[in-house]
Amino acid sequence: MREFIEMMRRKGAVEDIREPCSSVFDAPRRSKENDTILFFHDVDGHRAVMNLMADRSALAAALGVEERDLVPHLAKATYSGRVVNAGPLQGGKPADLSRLPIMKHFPGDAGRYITAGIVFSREGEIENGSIHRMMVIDDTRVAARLVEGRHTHTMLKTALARGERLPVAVTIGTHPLVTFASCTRVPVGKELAYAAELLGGEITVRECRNGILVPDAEIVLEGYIGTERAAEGPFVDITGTYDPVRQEPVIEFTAMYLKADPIYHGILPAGNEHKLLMGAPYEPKIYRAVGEVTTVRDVLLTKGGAGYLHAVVQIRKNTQGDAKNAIMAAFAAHTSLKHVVVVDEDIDIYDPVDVEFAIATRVRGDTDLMVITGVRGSSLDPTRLADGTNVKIGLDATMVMGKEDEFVRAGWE
Ligand SMILES: C=C(C)CCOP(=O)(O)O
Ligand SMILES: [Mn+2]
Repeated sequence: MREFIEMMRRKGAVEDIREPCSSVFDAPRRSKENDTILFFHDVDGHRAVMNLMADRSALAAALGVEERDLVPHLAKATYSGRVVNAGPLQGGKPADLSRLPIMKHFPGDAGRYITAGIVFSREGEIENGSIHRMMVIDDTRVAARLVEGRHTHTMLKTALARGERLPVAVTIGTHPLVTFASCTRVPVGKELAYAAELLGGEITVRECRNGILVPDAEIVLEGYIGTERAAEGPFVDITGTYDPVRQEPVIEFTAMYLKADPIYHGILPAGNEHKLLMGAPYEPKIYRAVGEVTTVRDVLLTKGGAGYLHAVVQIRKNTQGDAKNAIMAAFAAHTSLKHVVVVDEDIDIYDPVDVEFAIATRVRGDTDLMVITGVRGSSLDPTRLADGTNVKIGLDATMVMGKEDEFVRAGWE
């Protein structure tokens, strides 16, 4: 992470905050003000960073591509980077979460939450790395929100069915592309290989005493998930609303590894870094799926849609009706997507006003809407039913083929 911060500092993209800040509301509130990387020199006496990758320009800088080329570039991924095991992780100490400036973000949150923690785990030959919010219970335990059916949850169930605990290692303060890779739905076990590919082809990992492999990080917390459960939440998550209390698995940390003067990474829930990390990984996935049914040009998960629930898909239609297939492909690729709008190439998908122009002048409610009821939606959507189902809507906001002259905007070019 430090090399990325220095690269962005050379670009003038880092703001140093030297005055003391509290980890309770103060630092989180500062990060809401803009998308600049905030390097705090004193959060409860510790160094911390927020907004590490809060907008697409930072992601583009990390990848070394133009911002507009992000999605086609990421869509070419083959998850084939090399993962090199450099041996045991050195310097383990007893776990003590009170030594970290773990933040409390909003008044109604149940407590302090680790929000940039990647949970690495292994069950048999299968390894996984995914970000999970973790509520601090005491100096060695957290309650982790493990969404049912996702990789970590499935691996825990398998381990417990064998009467074993799931060994895990949580990293805080990794290179932002490692965090991005861990937020991406990749083939099982491919998160580190994907991170390696994004980083240029190779990533070095080290082994914790419990056997879990972790990438370079400011902080590593090693431990186990057993049968213990605890009430987790309320917590403000991606929609900016309070996600309710659930019984979630408890991670008991048994060791902690810190870099010298470690830099704690905090992600503001529902902030722009959270939206980018939750949503942008789905854009190449949707791009590839839509590319199977028509000519896809670009995909954006919009900030207005919490970076997660709304997508705008830009296509070049080959036949009338392609947009409906693009809608179905988008919903299949991102199963938490709620509303998707499909537009033509003359619409700037990064400009909400342009997208609204397409909806206003190219959508007929009787033929261009696709309404899907009783479908599994995001557990984070306040409108979901108790059984997790919701209603999804696709809008075909493309021009009628053969009648484009009735829809194109007048201009002088
Ligand atoms: C951040 C969290 C809890 C993931 C939400 O996953 P989803 O319910 O599948 O949309
Ligand atoms: Mn996974």
